[in-house]
Amino acid sequence: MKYFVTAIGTDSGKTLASAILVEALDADYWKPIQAGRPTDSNTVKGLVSSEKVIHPEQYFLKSPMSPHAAAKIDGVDIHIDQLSLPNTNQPLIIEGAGGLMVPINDNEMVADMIPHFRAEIVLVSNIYLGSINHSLLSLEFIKSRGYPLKGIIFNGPENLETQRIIENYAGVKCILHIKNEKKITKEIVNEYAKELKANWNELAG
Ligand SMILES: Nc1ncnc2c1ncn2[C@@H]1O[C@H](COP(=O)(O)OP(=O)(O)OP(=O)(O)O)[C@@H](O)[C@H]1O
Ligand SMILES: C[C@H](N)[C@H](N)CCCCCC(=O)O
Ligand SMILES: [Mg+2]
Repeated sequence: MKYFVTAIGTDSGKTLASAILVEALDADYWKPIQAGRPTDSNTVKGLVSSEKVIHPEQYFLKSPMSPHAAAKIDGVDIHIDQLSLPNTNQPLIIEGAGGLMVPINDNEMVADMIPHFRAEIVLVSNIYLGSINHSLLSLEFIKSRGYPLKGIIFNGPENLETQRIIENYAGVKCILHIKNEKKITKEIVNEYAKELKANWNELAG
């Protein structure tokens, strides 16, 4: 199975959520397009057990910007039909860049990778005042495109009413809630991975 980790915006916790998913599902990790350093692949590598496979990025862009702008600066043309999945027999966690409508070029956006990879979405919704709107817009977009949504991961201070209204609208359950942690470590990732694994198995019935 392939899971595409996207979020309601950038800096939402996709890389952290991806590391947790890699541990929970015994999956490989792949970031097809990386813009700027530190790379998410290196961050994930530092957070998961050593045997986990991190596939190299297909595109590394130097500037920490929207991929379409970073690609323009580097003189690189990125097209979704040229993105090719790494070879693996394990489940694969694919991390996007920013949110769903982040452009890759003048005609294609991050969301277009989802049907190209035939992946199911895991949406990271970080909690802040304004996140209901950003989450519901993302979910409305996912619904309008008919993309499969596996579940939502909430990230940040618990807000039960915010979570309830988003889950209610999405028609899918929260598969994990990540609290604000003082420091992100392997141990923390491992703890959340156990919790996610239990929820995931429950979801599968
Ligand atoms: N629950 C949390 N507790 C503490 N720090 C967090 C938490 N979630 C995310 N962070 C920190 O916030 C920053 C942004 O998170 P992260 O890199 O996972 O975002 P992202 O959605 O992957 O961003 P990008 O769009 O650049 O890929 C990182 O420094 C990360 O360690
Ligand atoms: C560089 C950054 N960390 C992300 N990888 C890319 C975020 C693009 C956001 C574009 C936008 O929504 O304005
Ligand atoms: Mg990231």
